[in-house]
Amino acid sequence: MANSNFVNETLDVIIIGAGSAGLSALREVRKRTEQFVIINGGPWGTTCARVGCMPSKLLIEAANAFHRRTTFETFGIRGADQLMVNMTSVMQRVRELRDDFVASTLKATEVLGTKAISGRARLLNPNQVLINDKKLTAKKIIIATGSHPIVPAEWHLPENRLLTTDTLFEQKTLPTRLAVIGMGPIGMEMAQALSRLGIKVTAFGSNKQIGGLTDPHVNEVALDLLSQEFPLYLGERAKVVWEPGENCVRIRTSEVDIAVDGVLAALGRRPNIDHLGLETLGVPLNEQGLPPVNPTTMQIADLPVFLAGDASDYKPLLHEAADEGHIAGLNAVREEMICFTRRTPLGIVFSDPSITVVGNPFRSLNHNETVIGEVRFDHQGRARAAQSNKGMLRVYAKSASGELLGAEMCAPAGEHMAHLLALAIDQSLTVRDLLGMPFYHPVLEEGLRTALRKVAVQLPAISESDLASCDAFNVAALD
Ligand SMILES: Cc1cc2nc3c(=O)[nH]c(=O)nc-3n(C[C@H](O)[C@H](O)[C@H](O)COP(=O)(O)OP(=O)(O)OC[C@H]3O[C@@H](n4cnc5c(N)ncnc54)[C@H](O)[C@@H]3O)c2cc1C
Ligand SMILES: NC(=O)c1ccc[n+]([C@@H]2O[C@H](COP(=O)([O-])OP(=O)(O)OC[C@H]3O[C@@H](n4cnc5c(N)ncnc54)[C@H](O)[C@@H]3O)[C@@H](O)[C@H]2O)c1
Repeated sequence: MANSNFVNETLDVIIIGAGSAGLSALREVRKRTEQFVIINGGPWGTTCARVGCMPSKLLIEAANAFHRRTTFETFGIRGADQLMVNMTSVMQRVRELRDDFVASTLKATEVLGTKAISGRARLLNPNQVLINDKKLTAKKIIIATGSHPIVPAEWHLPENRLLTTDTLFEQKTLPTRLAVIGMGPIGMEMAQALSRLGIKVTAFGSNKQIGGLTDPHVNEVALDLLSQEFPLYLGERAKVVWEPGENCVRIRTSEVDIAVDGVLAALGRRPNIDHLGLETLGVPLNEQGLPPVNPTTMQIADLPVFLAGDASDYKPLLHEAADEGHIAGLNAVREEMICFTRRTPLGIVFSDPSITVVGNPFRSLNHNETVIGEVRFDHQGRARAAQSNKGMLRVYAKSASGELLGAEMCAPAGEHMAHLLALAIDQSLTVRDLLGMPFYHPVLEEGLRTALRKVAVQLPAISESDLASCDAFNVAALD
């Protein structure tokens, strides 16, 4: 990308970071002014497309396609034991499609000419940025610098033994024995996918709750299902030590001491704010080094500066980063700030069964005012037909009105049911509103209906002439 011609003018907007948040801000800024630049410090093409959402889902799809063979015998299909993975080809496909996704994101900045600047920006004050030894001045600045994987300094592993999602998808082949450390969304997704592709995965997590779940009942089911696929050691920080004599990495906890060939660090991500000059803004920074941000405007305190995407650490998810870029981009080119209502929270981990948290998580509920309905998928008709009959879903509603509050699940097709519930929560629908709507047969959503019915029986009775009061058959084939 080009170097800037804009040294002596005052720009309307400087955007720092060309990830999903930065590109979303760019879209709004470009509609309203030509006086802008967008600066990007690392590779162009966004974290999501290059090393995040997209390549991780590509790897998961390959893993799940291969894993499906474990049900073939039950379906009456023979010969599954002859199938094998060619890891080099798997990784090649991941990169080929990934490159295609990256190319599509590059189109947004390729057309900008000198308005797209490569280099690491540093703030000098709320209106000035230092980039490639030049000072640029702007009425507004949007910071959208993303985040990076955390790797503990004390690990001291040789480069070829330590993977993060920044390097995983570049590998031509993968280690035979791999420790995945950290069981948040990234650790869970990658541990299961790599294990399903035949790598001997051992997983570790300091937290006993996995994948962002807060409901202990759903967490227990998720743990039970995952630990049938690979060993999981939770509840303490693992010690990671390079043993050159043994040519391996040793992972030690109070429970276990194992040798592996490599480690995937999935310990969380830190906002890219080091050396960014946030201290020059003159506002207090929290212990993480982050300034106060209004999530409805993305403005930092009352400054002409905005913080969006993973860098804000508000909700480090793609759709939230895109929203935050949109909000910051619009507000940066307006006199009057618009306050946006943020979306119903929705988090999906693409494990199998998928883990989702929608609306208010279990942890945030006032249990005196909440009723809960749950379903297990072990006997659910459609799930049994597909050999995907495992998992649990729990829905939460207000006991006074039946209004849906949230749900957590580890369930087949959880990603779709979570969207359905997010739409319902967004519209302030009650459990009875939902039960009055159509549920086709036989679908996995009938499992969700069972959980809703279990909430409904705890609510005050309604008229028998309302279809929402229609009861279950209590027969696997029909519910
Ligand atoms: C493995 C993985 C899987 C994921 N899966 C999902 C998923 O399935 N669903 C989902 O919703 N989310 C997922 N996420 C999260 C999602 O990818 C992020 O929330 C999103 O990409 C963040 O976008 P961003 O614009 O904030 O940051 P980025 O896309 O990282 O953009 C920030 C840009 O700023 C640049 N930059 C940094 N510092 C400077 C500087 N000083 N000067 C100039 N430029 C700078 C960086 O080089 C980068 O290009 C996943 C993340 C990972 C890592
Ligand atoms: N499907 C998705 O939507 C998706 C997928 C991947 C990532 N993401 C986003 O990316 C963000 C980062 O994901 P993540 O999973 O890396 O982070 P995370 O912070 O969600 O989870 C990290 C986990 O590592 C554990 N941990 C930390 N230090 C440890 C140590 N020394 N030893 C063992 N365990 C340790 C933590 O207890 C935590 O459970 C998520 O918050 C999510 O928003 C989303």
